[in-house]
Amino acid sequence: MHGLGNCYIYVNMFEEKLEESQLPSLAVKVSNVNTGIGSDGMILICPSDKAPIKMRVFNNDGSEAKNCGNGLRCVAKYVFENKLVTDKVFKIETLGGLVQAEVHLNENGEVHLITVDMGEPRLKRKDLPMLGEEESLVINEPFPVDEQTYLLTGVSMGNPHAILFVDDIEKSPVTTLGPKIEKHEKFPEWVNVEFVEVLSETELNFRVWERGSGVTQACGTGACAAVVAAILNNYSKKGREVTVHLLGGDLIINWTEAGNLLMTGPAEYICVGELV
Ligand SMILES: N[C@H](CCC[C@H](N)C(=O)O)C(=O)O
Repeated sequence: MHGLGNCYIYVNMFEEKLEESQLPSLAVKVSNVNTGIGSDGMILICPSDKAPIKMRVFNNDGSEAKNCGNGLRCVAKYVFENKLVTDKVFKIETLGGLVQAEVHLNENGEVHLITVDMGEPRLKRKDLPMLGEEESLVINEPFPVDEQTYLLTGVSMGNPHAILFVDDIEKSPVTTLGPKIEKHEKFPEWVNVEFVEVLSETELNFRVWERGSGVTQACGTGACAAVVAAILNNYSKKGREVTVHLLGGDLIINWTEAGNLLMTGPAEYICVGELV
């Protein structure tokens, strides 16, 4: 399945049995476009004792992440249409905490849009984590890389994001600067790197270099983090729907006055198959 082109191989763990120790290597194997299936990673749809469903996310380098926005929308579509849940609104457990999904049906009763309440962003340096004063926020902080200094805002959605604002998204150094910040020593668990061009208070252009996967077509948690960073830097305000233009399409993100983030967007099947 994919969410705006951010594709994963989804495994229904209500039906499959996988060896825990094999999960990272299996994620690398299935993600390989030449010797596997080809994807940005692997997502497991698991039983949970905290919610009807638990989602686990593995990047294509085999690293496990605590959250995945595009993955949550695909999981929500899959579990509703495969009757693993019966309500249109249900909770999903992630390693980054509980979220709540609401599926929206088209005239054929298929899930065509999903809204996920992603909960509150975590803004302290220790939440990323990023080296430095643990309780402090990371807002437009000077960040030297090689001979240049960039301004960086840090936001955690359960997984870490470093956001840089640019004047022209088409010229953002995604593949050159992205990997240098992803594995920078200031981020002990590495970091997702987002480049954002502010078009207006309600519209952002967005590109991403994902931790553990590189350039992807879209990043749902990254889009949420980008809207939070825009508001923290006074480019926008809470309580309004912001359209984030990602390579693969648009997400509607609202950092509400109540403090939680609502993310709305599509999810699509690509194929169904079995691993040999
Ligand atoms: N690469 C991310 C996980 C996938 C997140 C992204 N694909 C999304 O839709 O949020 C990380 O290591 O934190």
